[in-house]
Amino acid sequence: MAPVINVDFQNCFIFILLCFFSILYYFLLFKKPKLDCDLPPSPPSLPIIGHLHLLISVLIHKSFQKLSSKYGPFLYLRIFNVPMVLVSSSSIAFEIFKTQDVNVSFRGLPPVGESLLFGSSTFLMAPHGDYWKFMKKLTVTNLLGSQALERSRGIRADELERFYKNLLDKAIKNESVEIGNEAMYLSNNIIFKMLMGRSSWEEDDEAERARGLVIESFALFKKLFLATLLRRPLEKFGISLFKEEIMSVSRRFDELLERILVEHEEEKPSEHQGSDMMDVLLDAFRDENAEYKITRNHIKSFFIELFIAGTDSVGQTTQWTMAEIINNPNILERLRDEIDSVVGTSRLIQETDLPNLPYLQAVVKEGLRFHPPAPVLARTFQEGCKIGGFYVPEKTTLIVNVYAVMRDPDSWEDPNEFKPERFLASSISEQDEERREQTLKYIPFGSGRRGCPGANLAYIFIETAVGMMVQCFDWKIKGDKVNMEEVAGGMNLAMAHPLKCTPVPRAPNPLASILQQEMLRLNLDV
Ligand code: HEM
Repeated sequence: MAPVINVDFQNCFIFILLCFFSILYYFLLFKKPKLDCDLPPSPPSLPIIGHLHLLISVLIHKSFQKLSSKYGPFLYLRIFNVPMVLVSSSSIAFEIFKTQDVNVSFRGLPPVGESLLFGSSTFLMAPHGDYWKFMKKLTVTNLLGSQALERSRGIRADELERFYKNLLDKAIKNESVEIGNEAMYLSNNIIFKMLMGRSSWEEDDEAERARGLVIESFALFKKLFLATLLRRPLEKFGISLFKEEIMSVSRRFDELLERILVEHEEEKPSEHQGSDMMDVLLDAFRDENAEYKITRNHIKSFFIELFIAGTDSVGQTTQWTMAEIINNPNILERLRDEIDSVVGTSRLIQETDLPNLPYLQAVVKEGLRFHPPAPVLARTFQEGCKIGGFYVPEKTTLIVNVYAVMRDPDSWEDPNEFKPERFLASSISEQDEERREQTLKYIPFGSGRRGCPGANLAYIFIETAVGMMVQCFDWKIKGDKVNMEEVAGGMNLAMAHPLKCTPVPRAPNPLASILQQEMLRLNLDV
């Protein structure tokens, strides 16, 4: 009978293996960096494991923040033989992204090359080369650029209304909702429709299955991070960490997406309502003269990463922002006044209202500053260079502590307070403008050419979802305040106690006619 190895034992076994191979590696292969090259300052380290012991914490951004407040905003660290620099100040982040943008436009080797998930066919892990440039152009033109977003506006309006009706249903039945899950469901459905241009998923549950796989991928993320970090030292010994688990999710994604691809290829032109992202990519796949010859795996990997990049991040930000709003009734009141005066009370908020709702924009921006879903960014220096007067050797991993940069007291007034007003034009002084020129202080979407291409879409998702929830409902919670404790979720910074609350239709309800129809549908008294 095959031996049963439980998870703890497995982790312990991996740890012992790691230590063993690191010792070997250290003695046989590891070359110390030259001591005369003025590396950035480094906290005391231990033999072999380097600074690993300083970073063992559930909340990695907090461990990094503790290190930087003790030893400085620019540090040289080593985990086993993997060298890293840790950046925690906006001025150093500015210098790196201004002078070394191309040099740091590579995220590092993928943990398992052949996986569709974070493998070598992904856009996210692709080096800054021909494939990445080709896909970036297609993405901006057909999916995420401002003109493409205008074309897909109808999809988002329909889904926002569906989201509203779902909340209304819960409100009428006096049931509570988990805001993060509901917002993630909304963004997942929208992204699915924007990519596949189809609504038939409602019948055969494909979006739901994609969502299930995305959730499994989040659970894998911590392992993926470790596997990426340790790929270099371990591959010399033929070890690929967590390969089976990663490949299992990859295979199930492959099955689902191959089926959708084939269906899409077989659809008659009359069944298409204009071309969607899948058509665009299939055309590029068939085009013998395309600037870059993409493969089917490129298409599948790209879809997977858009599901992953665009759903949980939006869900988490929406729930953090709603939690701040519920905890600050004065913010709720000001937001509602703004929405009522711009949108009125006879229709639902729409995307086209957003430019006229500066306070809503400021609240969402502050939500992203205060609770960045991706609190830490990782890239790789491909060449050695000088930063802040120090030398950074080639192949050094760059870690930017986004969380610390956006709470850097040198750049932000009252950095540990939730103050949306700081983003209103009227409160930005000339001095702030000048300071902004020399720093890179607001980076929830990263920076430079590898910065997030979905930022505009993300703002639309979160602003319309938060706007609608404030416009149409009051929110009942258990207790007086929402508990704002953090936990490292699968991939993003999550709430330790996910926000669960009950929507109560606002009186007078801005959309009384929809409320009446819903009550009739549910056979309740109007
Ligand atoms: C609140 C929502 C979001 C946040 C906070 C966020 C944040 C980020 C961050 C920090 C990065 C890495 C940037 C860097 O290395 O400088 C990134 C990359 C990326 N994001 Fe987002 N993102 C969000 C939503 C989205 C959405 C909605 C999409 C698309 C549907 C998307 C697609 C991507 C892609 C494709 C990349 C990889 C870009 C590249 O490697 O060139 N993201 N995102």
